[in-house]
Amino acid sequence: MNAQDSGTRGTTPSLLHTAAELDALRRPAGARRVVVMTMGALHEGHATLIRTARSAAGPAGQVVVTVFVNPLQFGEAADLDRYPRTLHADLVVAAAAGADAVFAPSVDEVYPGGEPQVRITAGPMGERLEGAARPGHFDGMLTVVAKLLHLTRPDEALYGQKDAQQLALIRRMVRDLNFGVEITGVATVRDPDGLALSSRNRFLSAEERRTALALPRSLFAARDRLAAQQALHERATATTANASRVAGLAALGESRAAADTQAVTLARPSGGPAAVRAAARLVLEDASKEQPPLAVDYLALVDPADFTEIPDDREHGEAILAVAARVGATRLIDNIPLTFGALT
Ligand SMILES: Nc1ncnc2c1ncn2[C@@H]1O[C@H](COP(=O)(O)OP(=O)(O)OP(=O)(O)O)[C@@H](O)[C@H]1O
Ligand SMILES: CC(C)(CO)[C@@H](O)C(=O)[O-]
Ligand code: BAL
Repeated sequence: MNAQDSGTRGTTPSLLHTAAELDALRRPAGARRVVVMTMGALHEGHATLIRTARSAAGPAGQVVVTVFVNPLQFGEAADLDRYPRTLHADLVVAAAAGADAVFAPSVDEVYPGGEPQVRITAGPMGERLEGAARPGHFDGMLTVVAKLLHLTRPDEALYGQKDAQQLALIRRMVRDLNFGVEITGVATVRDPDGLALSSRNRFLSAEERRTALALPRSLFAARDRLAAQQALHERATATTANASRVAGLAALGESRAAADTQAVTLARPSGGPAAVRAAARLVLEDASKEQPPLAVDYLALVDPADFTEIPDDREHGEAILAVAARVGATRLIDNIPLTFGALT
């Protein structure tokens, strides 16, 4: 297929392997170019990103999907070796989702001089959570994202919230180093049973998958706990002059009703970070006793801006509850965004 053929939607996207082919990809005048970066083995999560890119680019715009398994961001050689490579099937998914071109370079094409000596450093945010579990991962990830942004030169690039720390670091790099590209996050796509779609899910046996469902269940339990406590507080604040009702009921000798009303009035303004973490931890602890067991790497409630832990007395603002765990030989991550004090 020829690089010049691009832009004809509904047909197979142009398959480009070299930087030169990418340079030759015609960009219609004024057309918005939107990029989705992947490591291949495309699933419905990737397809959602590509469809979102398609609508962001508009009918006259151009959607470029990159497929590259970046050795720089893998710690364990075994993880890199067994990472699925399915380019033929990926082209079918990319075409159906509306991609105009797929850039699938070789390792030598991306790193012609061997491993790059000059790299992007992720900084303190890159050392927390996933960064602590996978040393060097985020430096390698940001280095290839920087290269792919330079190679593809998009107006906008889309990344999944499933990899929330990755997304936050890319936003930070683009801001700190003036990349001049718009970064958009796309909500996590889940299977009907709740498991976040991931290329690594294919390694799970049926029993391992059953155990792995504790990841989304723990996040949903935390979300429900927060919602329940916030609803309780909402009831307290929505009831006008609750305090005077307490006094009125007490004066009438209705001590039980007065006490109930007071309990609602004194409810904490939110679930509180400790209660939210505890609700998730309970589910994970149960799963660690399952067969096969879940081995939890971390559960953390963090500030989306820098991935530092949310203090227990924080009652307002955005947070991300993130979890990582192994089942058998497969390591999975998941997270959910939470808003504290949303109803107050
Ligand atoms: N379930 C999902 N929902 C939304 N976006 C996703 C989902 N899975 C992956 N993505 C996004 O797709 C892009 C490419 O991710 P990648 O190719 O690493 O897929 P992956 O399924 O996350 O693979 P793995 O987790 O096995 O590394 C990233 O921006 C990632 O956040
Ligand atoms: C952003 C990315 C394509 C860089 O290799 C990768 O980390 C991924 O697929 O999430
Ligand atoms: N989806 C994030 C890329 C990685 O796991 O290396």
